[in-house]
This record gives sequence, structure tokens and C-alpha cells, in this order.
Amino acid sequence: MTCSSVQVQPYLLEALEEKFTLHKLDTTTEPDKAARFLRTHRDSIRAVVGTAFVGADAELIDQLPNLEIVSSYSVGVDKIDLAKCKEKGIRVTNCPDVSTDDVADLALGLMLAVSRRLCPIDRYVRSGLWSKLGDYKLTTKFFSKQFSGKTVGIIGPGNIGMAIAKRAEAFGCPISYFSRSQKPACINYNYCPTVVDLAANCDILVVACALTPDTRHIINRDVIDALGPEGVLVNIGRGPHVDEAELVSALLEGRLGGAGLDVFQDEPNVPEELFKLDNVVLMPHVGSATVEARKAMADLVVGNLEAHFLNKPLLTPVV
Ligand SMILES: O=CC(=O)O
Repeated sequence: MTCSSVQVQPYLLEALEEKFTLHKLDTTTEPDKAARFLRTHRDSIRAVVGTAFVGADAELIDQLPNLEIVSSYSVGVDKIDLAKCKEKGIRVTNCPDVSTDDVADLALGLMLAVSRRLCPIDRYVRSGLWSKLGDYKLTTKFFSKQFSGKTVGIIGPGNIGMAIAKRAEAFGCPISYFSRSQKPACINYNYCPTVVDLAANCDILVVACALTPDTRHIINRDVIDALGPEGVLVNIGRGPHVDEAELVSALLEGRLGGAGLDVFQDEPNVPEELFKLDNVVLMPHVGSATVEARKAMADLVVGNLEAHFLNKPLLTPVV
């Protein structure tokens, strides 16, 4: 079995080491070393443990002639070539549901942090400005805005989208949503048939859908312009959902009110222009990074592998 060892917690590595023969592929290593690793182990590898950052693309799959299963330590499976797996009869599993609450909590945290400018105001205290300059003032720089009651627009009312909607409702926020068709479970929410329509009719727009070819750059210039200079974008989905160059220029030019971002186009690289903006909150892709969720995810990864090798039904199959 191979596992990208840089983003997984020791608990998962220990469990994998205890139950399987584990070969750890350090994906931060030079390409030569990774190629040597694959040449050495290619025939013995029957399973790959992927992550939200490194999955199994066509090139990797083609190098592993005996690959039977990809068990991903993530909800999203956008880093796995699912069509290729299907074609080759390779099974794929992920970790749904166990991090839903944590990702939704982070989305709410980002909405609150951007609206109330929590990060720059925290820096105001840490840098000693409170005692030096006196009480924090409603200057343009730290302009804090009410979150309660704002209209929240959700792209993708799946498990995570609905968990976000439920939380935002508790803050008195009316909910609107976009998906390809109206959802019976969203009877109390306002359906918008296009993303531009949704952006034009909400204060805070949240990306909570899966990344597919259809949803790549679902946040483009038209959507950003519809959201406007008072609007806030929150992305807890995947970086490529957003046309990042458009987002950066909209924020720099004041055409968008703010952004709370947990994911980026080219992680771990974040556009440096964003670092100086007080209306932007940046997270290093940590939506599911709680001790509780990550343990449950690790248990699912191992449980799926055990089920596969014991010829039992997979716990959370994707393919
Ligand atoms: O991004 C995190 C995940 O897909 O679990």
C-alpha cells in the first residue's frame, strides 16, 4: 500500500502500519525520488491512500499494475481519476459525513470573521494599539458589519451546504441556494436558477459543492460583480471553484466586499496580494481538521481497506 505521508496524522499512519505493509510516498520530495519509489514498489502496491491534496491521477494509476483500491482520507475525490478507476475496476472510497459539522462550523466562522473583521481587530489588541490609541474605532480599515440577518446564498445544498444553512438560519439569516434543480429538502429556502442570480440576491455567497468539470470556476467575474462591493464570498469547497485571478483583482479594486477562503487554486501557494487585505480571512485548507473528524476519517480509511481485503462490502464506496 502507498500513502502520501505528508498530510496525514500519525494516528492513521500507525493504524495503516499495524494492519498493512505501508510504503510512504513523500510527495514533497524531488520527482526523481518519487519515481524511484514507484519503480521499487509498483508491483506490490494494491492500495493507495489519498488525501484532499494528493490522490491518484491517471499517471499514478498507470504505474501501478496491481492497484485494487484508492481509499481517500478526504470527502472530496477530485484528485482521483474516477473514470480511469471505473475503467480499470479499481474501487474508490472517501470519508463522507464525518466532517460535515466541522466544515460547516468553519464556514460560519469565516462568515463571522470577515463580517466582524475579527482578525484585524485581534491584531489591533495584540500589537498594543488598544492601549496606545484607545478604544477600537469604526474606521474604514476595521469596518465591522453585522452578520445576523444577512442573506446567505449556498452553492450546492448537499450535506455540508445544508449544515451551513441550518447554522446560518439560527443567526436569523434568510437562505437562498443554487443547484441544478430545486431540492425538496430546501422547501423553506429561496431557489435561484443561476449562480449569478444567487449572487445578486445574497449578502454572503458560500461555495459548498463538489469540484467537477461543471463547477470549475463557478465563481467567475460575472458572479463576483453580481455579489458586489458589499458582498462576501466564502469558499470551503475547492480552490478551482473560483477564478482566483478575478477574485484577487475584485478584492484589490474594492469590487467585492470581502472573502473567507479555506481553499486555493494552487495550495499551499496563496496569492500574496491578499495578505495585506483586512477584509479577507485566509485558512490553510483546514475545514475538516479537527481531532474528532480526522480520527473518524482515519477509521473510515482503514475500515474501507479492511473490508476490501476481506471481500466485504465497502463502508463508503464512491466507485
Ligand atoms: O477538503 C477536505 C476533504 O475533502 O475532506
